[in-house]
Amino acid sequence: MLEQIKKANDIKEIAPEDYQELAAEIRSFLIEKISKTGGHLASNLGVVELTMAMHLTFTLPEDKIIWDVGHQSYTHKLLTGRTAGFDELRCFGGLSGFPKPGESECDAFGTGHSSTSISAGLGYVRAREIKGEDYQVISVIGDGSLTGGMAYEALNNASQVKSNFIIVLNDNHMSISENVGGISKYLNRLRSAELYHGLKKGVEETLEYIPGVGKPMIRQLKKAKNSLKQLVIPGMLFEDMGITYLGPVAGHDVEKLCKTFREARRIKGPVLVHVLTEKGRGYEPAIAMPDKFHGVGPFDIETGESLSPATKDSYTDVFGKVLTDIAMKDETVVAITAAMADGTGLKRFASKFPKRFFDVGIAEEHAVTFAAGLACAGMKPVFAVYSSFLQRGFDQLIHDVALQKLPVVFAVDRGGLVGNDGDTHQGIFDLSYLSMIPNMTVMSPKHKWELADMLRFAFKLQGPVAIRYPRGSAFDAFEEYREEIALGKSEWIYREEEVAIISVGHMFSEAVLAYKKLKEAGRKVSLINARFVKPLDTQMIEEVAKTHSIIYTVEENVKIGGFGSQVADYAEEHSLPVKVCPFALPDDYVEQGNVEVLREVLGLNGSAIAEKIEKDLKG
Ligand SMILES: Cc1ncc(C[n+]2csc(CCOP(=O)(O)OP(=O)(O)O)c2C)c(N)n1
Ligand SMILES: CC(=O)[C@@H](O)[C@H](O)COP(=O)(O)O
Ligand SMILES: [Mg+2]
Repeated sequence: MLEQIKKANDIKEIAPEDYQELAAEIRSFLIEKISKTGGHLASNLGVVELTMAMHLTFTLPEDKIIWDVGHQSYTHKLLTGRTAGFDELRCFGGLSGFPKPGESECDAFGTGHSSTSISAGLGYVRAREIKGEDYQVISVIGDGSLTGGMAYEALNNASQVKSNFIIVLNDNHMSISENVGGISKYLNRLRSAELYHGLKKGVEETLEYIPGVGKPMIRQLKKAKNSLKQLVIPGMLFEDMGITYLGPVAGHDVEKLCKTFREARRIKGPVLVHVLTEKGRGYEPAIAMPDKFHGVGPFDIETGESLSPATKDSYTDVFGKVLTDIAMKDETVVAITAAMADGTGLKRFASKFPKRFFDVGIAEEHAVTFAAGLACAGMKPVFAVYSSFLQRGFDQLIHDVALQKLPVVFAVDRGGLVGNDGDTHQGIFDLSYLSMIPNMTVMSPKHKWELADMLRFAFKLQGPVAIRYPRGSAFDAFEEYREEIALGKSEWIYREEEVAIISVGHMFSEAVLAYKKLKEAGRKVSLINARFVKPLDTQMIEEVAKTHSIIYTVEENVKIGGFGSQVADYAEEHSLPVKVCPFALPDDYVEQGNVEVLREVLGLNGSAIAEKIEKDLKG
């Protein structure tokens, strides 16, 4: 049946009695394809019927469906003519795992980061009003994404709208891990309709304690049950804001969903449709472990076991283990995650020190300022966060942490290229945006032992500090190079003359490859591990300039504002007799693909670096 759907709106030719079968076909297709390519399985399995119902009710591309995060947009891709692309899902040059307007006119808004859908949808609504156009706008946000601050700013703003704006709340009571916080609790109560029953029970229990009066009053209240019920209409929070609430609706019943959407479409003003879905639906391992199957690599369909080669220690693991060790000896150490406990390696810390662990939801801005408050009150907070998500907390870094010189440790994971998630998730701006902030210290380790040493060092500093490291296996050669960390001091690995290569963090492994190739070609090369991007080791730069004619810097960060640019600026400002050539990323976004492939394409691997240096030297 899926074969009959070749383009947007073809689903409307499917008979209602076949909806269930189509949903089953879509699920089998997704499980089979994702088991080979990897991808966001559990979230996609949960929204099959919801997506079908939206595509049955609305007309694409005229109507605009805006997905929050967009990791759940696979069925939408299938229903808009992109079935063939799934063999290359998330591969270099292949189908994106997120909505991309450049990929299809049915993708109304590009996403990857959370909690943007209501703002973007509202933008469409206001533009439609001004231009006098006539189309439907539907923003689809998950319960996890509804923990993000932007969503509330947008809801607050949306409540003023007089024309139709549909917000679909896809509630599967999961973020990547268990969802957290007050809104999540509120949704739970709506879901189980406990709001009404719970309040009634609470009132009864309280009244019972009033001698002589309580019991008759309960009898009276029971008679007035209906009016009491009206006091606690589900969705009152949204209704009070001026947003019509419809639901909760069973999210795996296509016809019921279509009926609700038809109703929602008729309402003037903003309307929130609360849809209940099951994350991982249709695949037992994903239902049992929705967090593990949120984002997966290739796996065995029968068992659900991963087929990815076993990884060595990742930087994330090392961070988690060393942090736990540090926290054993220091009770003031506390850890914060913005809904990424597993991804940032904080699970171990959380189970050892539950009272010192805080999952704040998808709320990076809040997390940074929350850490600032903790630091003011004498704690030693570490915020473990993905590089691209910390972009959300930029003002908070400057205004709340660094300006006050507060001792907050930022464990910046997924620094550099992350691979298959693509442009939205590459951590390639952090060295620039962190090192431009006064009072910040910015470090990056060359191998797993150095990450441990840097983390211990960071907790001793009296100001804000970021340690930046990448996704995946940690480099575990050069163990003997563990000179004690000193503020703003780099590390000489090989000292010669002619050419100096200074590498930042994990690019050390590529720099070593380049070094070896150049040595084989008979060149005299020095190799230096920068360790600090800020403060810059100006003494080392001066020293290198005396004995080398050219410095090559190597970093997985955009060139603008990066380490190499800073070294070049310093050399120029001080008229040093040395040329500085940065190997860095261009002023552009980097698409999806395997990291090795991307480095090759970008000329940022050992071979490409050696080749370019050799070419320069030959003139
Ligand atoms: C700003 C930002 N922080 C963190 C993430 C990582 N992230 C991706 S999906 C997700 C959970 C979203 O939960 P929900 O919206 O309920 O969707 P579900 O996966 O349950 O379908 C998180 C934390 C992100 N994409 N963007
Ligand atoms: C959609 C999203 O933002 C996350 O699920 C992200 O894909 C996780 O990335 P890692 O696989 O690097 O943890
Ligand atoms: Mg969810």
